[in-house]
Amino acid sequence: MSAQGEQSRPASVAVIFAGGVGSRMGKAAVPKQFLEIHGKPIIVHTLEHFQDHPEIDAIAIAILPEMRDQLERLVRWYDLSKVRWVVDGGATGQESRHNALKAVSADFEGDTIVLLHDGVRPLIDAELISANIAAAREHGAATTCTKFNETIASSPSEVIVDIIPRDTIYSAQAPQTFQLDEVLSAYDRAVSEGEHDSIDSLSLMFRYGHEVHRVEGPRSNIKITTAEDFYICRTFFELIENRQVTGL
Ligand SMILES: C[C@](O)(CO)[C@H](O)COP(=O)(O)O
Repeated sequence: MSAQGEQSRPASVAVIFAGGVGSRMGKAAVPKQFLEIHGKPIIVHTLEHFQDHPEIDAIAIAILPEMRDQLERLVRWYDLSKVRWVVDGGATGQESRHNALKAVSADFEGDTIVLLHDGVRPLIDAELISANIAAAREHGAATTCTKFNETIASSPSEVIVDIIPRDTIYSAQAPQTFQLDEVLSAYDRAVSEGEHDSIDSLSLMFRYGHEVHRVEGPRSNIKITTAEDFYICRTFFELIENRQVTGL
């Protein structure tokens, strides 16, 4: 399929990585992306935000091979019709994202905008997706960032060696949004240089000299990494449902 098809704008594709086993979560019956919050698996909450966004044309998911059947059942059950590729995750996050990008590039053109997002960040919203697409269209490369509200200390060993001015420091989150040909070539290059376990797409794009623009996102766009994150996220869902908080 052509990136443009009948549209005048480049396509936008979400790449959702859900290939991890969730080892930092502690004991859970299923990988964390399949745990339920508010009656639905976390991965479904995440996917629905992209499914419902008018500017997203297709979705690719990298998944643990042993969870593929279950994911495909969920995709059918929740009618996630934009899901076009379900690819096997690799041994690392880098390999999982690379596999998904290769699948997208077989069907979409190089100027396609890809939004790389963690399956376990279910509190993403439409505004943040739109802001990422707009920033990537304007600048070529963008990443969601959020500010710190606490003192940031550098402490490579037991003692604190520096206090970093927090006004200049951001936590890089997701989506991380790039042009398909540029981000795929960063992943290809990393492999050719022997790198297989880079932390994320931003790190690779930065390393290879791309100017990445910041999209400021809400602190609520948390990644469910630990059991504590799961409970915090569940509380956010309850507050949103009960309309006790707005503007998250
Ligand atoms: C991509 C990411 O969410 C940016 O903050 C983060 O790097 C993912 O880390 P993980 O170790 O794969 O959970």
